[in-house]
Amino acid sequence: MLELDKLASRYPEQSLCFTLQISSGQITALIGPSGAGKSTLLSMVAGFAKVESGTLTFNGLSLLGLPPAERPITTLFQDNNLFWHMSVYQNIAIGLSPSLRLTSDQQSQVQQAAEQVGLAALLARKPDTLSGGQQQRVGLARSLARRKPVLLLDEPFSALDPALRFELLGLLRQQTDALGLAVLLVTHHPEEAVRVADNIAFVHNGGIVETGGRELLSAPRTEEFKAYLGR
Ligand SMILES: Nc1ncnc2c1ncn2[C@@H]1O[C@H](COP(=O)(O)OP(=O)(O)OP(=O)(O)O)[C@@H](O)[C@H]1O
Repeated sequence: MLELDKLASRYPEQSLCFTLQISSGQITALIGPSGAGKSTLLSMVAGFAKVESGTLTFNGLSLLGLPPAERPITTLFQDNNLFWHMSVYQNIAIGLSPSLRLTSDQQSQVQQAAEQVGLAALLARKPDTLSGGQQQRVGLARSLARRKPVLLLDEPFSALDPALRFELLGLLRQQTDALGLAVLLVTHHPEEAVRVADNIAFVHNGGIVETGGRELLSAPRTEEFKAYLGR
């Protein structure tokens, strides 16, 4: 389980403080207005944003002393950082080894991740010969190949049309179940959360104002969440 307990950060004009738990095998959707603090929450967990106070643990062990590369975490952003001069295979492999020198175990991890997202036949291609949806799959395959137990997703599929988005979200759900991942998914689309999330956390003004199951989206309790959903 990933646990944030009063995990706090501060910018000159905004303080942020989050308490949240995500069990392995579960997806929590972070929903909230622009500037609410969703990306900062992910950055604190990943180790990119400064933490002022609070605790952050995974399975009871503190992550705060660890640099980003040593945390049991993979982060996938909307801009999934594909390298255009490299093949799909290399783009996945670089998630495991920046030098691209892979052990045979790592080579099978790349192959398996490519199969999981339906890219096995495209490994020799360059990303610019792929569709937008296929490119996002490469990013997802790179994330999965790393086999880290915590996955942080910052609107990774929002540039895609609805059918592709839902297809990739289905894939995410499947892999979360199969690998027992603890997933935090930032999304601006409540319908995405309804499809795949086990839990919803509504982020507002640097904190989590409301959490609950998917039913929260049809029955928000706070005025802030109602306003965000346009009720
Ligand atoms: N590097 C920074 N320096 C100063 N203030 C920052 C910095 N990064 C973010 N902020 C402020 O912190 C608050 C939270 O920003 P954050 O990017 O986490 O929000 P968000 O919910 O992810 O927004 P969006 O949905 O637009 O991506 C905002 O008020 C933002 O202006």
